[in-house]
Amino acid sequence: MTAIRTTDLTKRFGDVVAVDGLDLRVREGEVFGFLGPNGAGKSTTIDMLLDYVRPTDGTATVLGMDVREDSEALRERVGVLPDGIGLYDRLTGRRHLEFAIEWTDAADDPDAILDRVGLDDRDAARSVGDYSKGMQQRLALGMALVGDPDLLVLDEPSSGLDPHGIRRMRDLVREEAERGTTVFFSSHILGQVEAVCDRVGILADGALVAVDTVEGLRKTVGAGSELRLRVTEDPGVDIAAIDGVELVRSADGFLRVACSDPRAKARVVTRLTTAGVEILDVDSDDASLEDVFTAYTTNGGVGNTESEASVPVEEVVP
Ligand SMILES: Nc1ncnc2c1ncn2[C@@H]1O[C@H](COP(=O)(O)OP(=O)(O)OP(=O)(O)O)[C@@H](O)[C@H]1O
Repeated sequence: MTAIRTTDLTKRFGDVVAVDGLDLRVREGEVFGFLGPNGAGKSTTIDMLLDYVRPTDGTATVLGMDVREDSEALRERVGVLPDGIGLYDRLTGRRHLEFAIEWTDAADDPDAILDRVGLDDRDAARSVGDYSKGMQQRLALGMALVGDPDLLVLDEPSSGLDPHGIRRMRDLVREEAERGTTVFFSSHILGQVEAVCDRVGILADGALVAVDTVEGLRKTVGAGSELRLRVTEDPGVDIAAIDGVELVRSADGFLRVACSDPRAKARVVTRLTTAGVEILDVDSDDASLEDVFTAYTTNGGVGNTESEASVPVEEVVP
């Protein structure tokens, strides 16, 4: 089953087209990163998926149910970490969780959830008004986990988190995915998306301009990797003939091997080692997701106006 499916989903606010005919497919059980520059329409899309905002046109289903007709049933199966959650300053963290458990009619142990998000007993007993932003975010994430949801929707989940919190959030997302939860994850922090997401969708001006794995996106924009090797002598191996290698040059005492496919790096090292070449030093760089993101969201995107056609959404999603 497809966990999230939108068809021609559109939202206009007056003259502003926030979401423009969006056709999105998120597979059950995957961690899907939803990226886009400020104002691209990410939050509006999420709001429509959760039936907080009504679309101007188009339809959306979540876990096979229509988001408008089945919104009550969906609330029990979808855990949400909204952007900027409203918490009650005077209530303790534990009380928030207890309320969330009661509302969801779930049987969760609040202590187990507090532990998962890294809040201890003392934190749990304090009023949320005294929490730091990161602690509030941890609590909100805990509330989203209540009731073992089938779909987790996380809008900018790392907002306010310190590096420990970010790591814990990442681990939680992976743990949830391992037990079959679909995770739909919007973020500006591209390194995190790269670390945790199976696939990424990039939104620009309300439309999806790319959907693929990070590796696949790298290939599409032609942003490859460079492998740098220090060897004792001329290797006497035709490195340029190795599959995925684009260019080999010698500079600063290093062999610099440009690869269109990052997997070619391992092939080069194996080939040299097998040929008995001694490698003294090795170093490499991959194009970052930032490079890929920039390529898709500036100057009309990859392939300019053809960018949408260059990554056919239907083709990559069964
Ligand atoms: N309630 C609203 N009324 C009018 N315009 C709105 C409203 N909500 C969103 N918009 C507009 O719709 C567009 C998309 O906004 P949205 O918040 O969905 O983007 P976003 O991708 O989530 O941005 P960010 O990353 O900055 O949070 C923007 O131009 C925004 O100004």
